[in-house]
Amino acid sequence: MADHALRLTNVTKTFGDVTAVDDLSFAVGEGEVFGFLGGNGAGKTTSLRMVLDIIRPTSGSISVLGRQPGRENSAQLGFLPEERGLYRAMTAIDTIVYFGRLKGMTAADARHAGLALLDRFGLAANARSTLDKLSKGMAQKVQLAAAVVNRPRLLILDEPFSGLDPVNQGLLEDEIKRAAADGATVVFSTHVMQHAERLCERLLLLAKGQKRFEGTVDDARRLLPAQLTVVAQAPLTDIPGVAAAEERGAAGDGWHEYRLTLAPGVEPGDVLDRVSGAGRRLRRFDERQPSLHDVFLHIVGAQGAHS
Ligand SMILES: Nc1ncnc2c1ncn2[C@@H]1O[C@H](COP(=O)(O)OP(=O)(O)OP(=O)(O)O)[C@@H](O)[C@H]1O
Repeated sequence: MADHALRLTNVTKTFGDVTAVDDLSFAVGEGEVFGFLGGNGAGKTTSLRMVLDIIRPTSGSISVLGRQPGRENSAQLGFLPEERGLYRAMTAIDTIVYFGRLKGMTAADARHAGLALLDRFGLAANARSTLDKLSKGMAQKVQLAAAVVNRPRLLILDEPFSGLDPVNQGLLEDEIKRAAADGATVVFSTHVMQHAERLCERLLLLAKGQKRFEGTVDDARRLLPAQLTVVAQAPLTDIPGVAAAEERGAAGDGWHEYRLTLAPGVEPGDVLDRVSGAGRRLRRFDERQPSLHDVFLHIVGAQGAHS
């Protein structure tokens, strides 16, 4: 058994003079939910296409479930492509059965599993509708069902949240958690940090084809200093771990509100302990953890987030 579900080693992909993926290395452990994050044009789709053997790397190597990318992996893979191209004259259930058969399932098994999925996705009544009669979001759920019908060991989802309303985004999150609970490895790309924040064990941040960060959500947060809002009688900059204090206004009776910026890596709870250890009183203590969005902007800049 492979120690990793997926491993890229020094992978580069160029298209003419465009370097879409630039010396990228990372590994995804078996059973992990892994977020592949980056703005438009960062190289996410190109990387995932190489994993699926739709295109080949210019240099470097890829291991998928312990093997090279290729058809041999197909029975154990599930893939939701970014472009939601399906045969529009086919019915929802026939589409799912078609993909199930491609992955080596019997028609009966694929139909049984497909109907259960459509039911779970709120599409039981649409099983025999042709896809051109379904809304975009409904068709996307059919495509998701096609990607998971074979209960893949490695599920790869390219921008799966785009085009779904909030209810269906929640349904997709549940489906990702369900696949993970079932033992699958899930890799999904997104430029929406909130999904990654809620779902990923680890994530990778890509900008201009290059890896800029790989680690847990907490590791990512620790790249930025935490901030606290406190109501105190003095600015607390003498407390170890407090890097800066900005007064935000008077709170009466000699108390003031301060916004404290902690030194990188310092935990708010430790500062609170030190404050009380020093015998200083606080009337209010609110922490503001940096979001993944803040981290993303810090690492790649606003331009990297949108270009
Ligand atoms: N077939 C191709 N021919 C030429 N250039 C390509 C091709 N595919 C991708 N590129 C270029 O490679 C870069 C990375 O594109 P890619 O689609 O991988 O980014 P992405 O991170 O998936 O972005 P998005 O979120 O916009 O889909 C872009 O500059 C893109 O123009």
